[in-house]
Amino acid sequence: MSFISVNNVWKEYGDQVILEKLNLEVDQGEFCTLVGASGCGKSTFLKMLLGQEQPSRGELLLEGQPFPGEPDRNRGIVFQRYSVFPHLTVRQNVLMGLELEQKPLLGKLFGSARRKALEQVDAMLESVGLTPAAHKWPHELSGGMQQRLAIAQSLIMKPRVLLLDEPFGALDPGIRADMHELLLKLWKETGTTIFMVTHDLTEGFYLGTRLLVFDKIRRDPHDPQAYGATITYDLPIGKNDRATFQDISDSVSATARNQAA
Ligand SMILES: Nc1ncnc2c1ncn2[C@@H]1O[C@H](COP(=O)(O)OP(=O)(O)OP(=O)(O)O)[C@@H](O)[C@H]1O
Repeated sequence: MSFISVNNVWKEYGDQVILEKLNLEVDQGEFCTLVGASGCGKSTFLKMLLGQEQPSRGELLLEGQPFPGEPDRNRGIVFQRYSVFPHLTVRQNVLMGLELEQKPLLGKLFGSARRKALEQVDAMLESVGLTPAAHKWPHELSGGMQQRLAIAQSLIMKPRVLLLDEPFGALDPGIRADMHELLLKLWKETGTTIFMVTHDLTEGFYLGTRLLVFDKIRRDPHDPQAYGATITYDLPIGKNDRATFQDISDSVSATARNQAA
């Protein structure tokens, strides 16, 4: 049995078909990158994995059981723009998730429970390289540091599935390269299953274990909303040749041009 099964999943909003006929089997610990033209439904797919959206048809299974219909600690998400709490320090931001989980009403831990939680938080901050910034406020951090914090906030909850929606889209190329290294290190340490959306085809092609391309194969020029995107390529990463890269790049660009027209 696969860790995650996507069985003939469709997503429609009203008359608009966003995604159609998605089929996918993902093993625990895989790192899937998702690429595709803007508006192809990549974020919608992540939202379905998160439990924020439900498929219109088909089923999503986690270890053979339907995915919980609401976000829970099985799944963590990091967005492109910083999703940290501005009124909490770096350390408090990471502690928050543990406090809310253990004391949902009070949102505060005391005594030995707090000490234990803070040990975990400090280890996590060390792991993402934020120990020197532990007592800073989010506005005092660079973009890359804020994304490190967002990743730490998610990982402290030990999610079995980590969803990343263009997490490095707003960062400079040099900082991105550092973040790639960090993410690969954390992925290897935690063994979490990752789905990461990126607009950067090169990033998608070289990071992780598997590349999923979302694209529209069917088009009705009179009714652009009639068909949705599906997974057109599902490739192991690291074994791809230049011609395949070019094919994907051409087809994604053509869809982007069509959608803009
Ligand atoms: N809640 C919603 N109600 C109606 N339509 C929606 C909703 N959420 C998304 N859509 C539509 O679904 C389509 C896919 O959006 P989505 O954000 O998933 O695409 P994407 O591939 O992630 O795009 P991008 O790369 O630009 O982030 C878009 O046309 C969007 O307008």
